[in-house]
Amino acid sequence: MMDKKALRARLRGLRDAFVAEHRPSLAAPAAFLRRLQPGLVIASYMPLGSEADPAPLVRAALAAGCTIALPHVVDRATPIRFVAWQQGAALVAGPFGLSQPGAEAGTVAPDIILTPLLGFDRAGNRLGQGAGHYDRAFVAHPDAWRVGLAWSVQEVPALPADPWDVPLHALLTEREWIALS
Ligand SMILES: Nc1nc2c(c(=O)[nH]1)N(C=O)[C@@H](CNc1ccc(C(=O)N[C@@H](CCC(=O)O)C(=O)O)cc1)CN2
Ligand SMILES: Nc1ncnc2c1ncn2[C@@H]1O[C@H](COP(=O)(O)OP(=O)(O)OP(=O)(O)O)[C@@H](O)[C@H]1O
Repeated sequence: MMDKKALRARLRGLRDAFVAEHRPSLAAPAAFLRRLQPGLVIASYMPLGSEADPAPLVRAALAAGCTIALPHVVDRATPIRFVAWQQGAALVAGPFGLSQPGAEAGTVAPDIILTPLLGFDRAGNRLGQGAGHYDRAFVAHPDAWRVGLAWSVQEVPALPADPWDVPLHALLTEREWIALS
């Protein structure tokens, strides 16, 4: 099995090539729409590079009366926190090329966490950027519904699960909705 660093590099390459060739997009599936209720907090993210864009799910959540939150990132070592975001509100430049709400934004607890990822397997294991930001966020919000968003080419047969890994409840790609547990 490839080590995580080599696997990340390979998956970034596959993701870039797939998006350049196919221009895929996600659509909000019925299983996601059924979960939405007015007042729920949905943590989304601003996509980096060729990451899957959660915008169609954000639009559905706003239409259902949900609140959108975005991660606020300080650095690799500091846990991320989720902050409320009004659609169209100003974003500032953060680390890693991210756009994010300013540090003054208030912290909220998400009910659903839309999670970017580099790789996934069908057991709901996830490979992220390696800073442990989402691993730690999942521990901080154990009751949140953890939904991974990715392109189908990011699937790998099996990811090694580390002791701290918290599996996803569901995965969405441009091809399918994968419900776990
Ligand atoms: N869009 C998005 N937002 C996110 C994440 C993410 O993966 N994607 N995060 C996930 O935890 C958190 C930010 N943490 C991050 C930690 C490390 C790197 C990082 O090492 N980036 C690489 C290049 C990434 C790429 O091209 O895919 C780098 O800077 O070299 C990025 C984000 C919260 N927000
Ligand atoms: N609950 C936690 N508390 C503190 N550190 C954690 C926790 N979970 C993970 N970590 C640390 O974060 C790092 C995560 O590395 P790993 O390669 O598993 O990240 P990943 O799979 O890319 O996921 P992520 O998207 O969360 O970064 C490890 O160094 C690990 O020790």
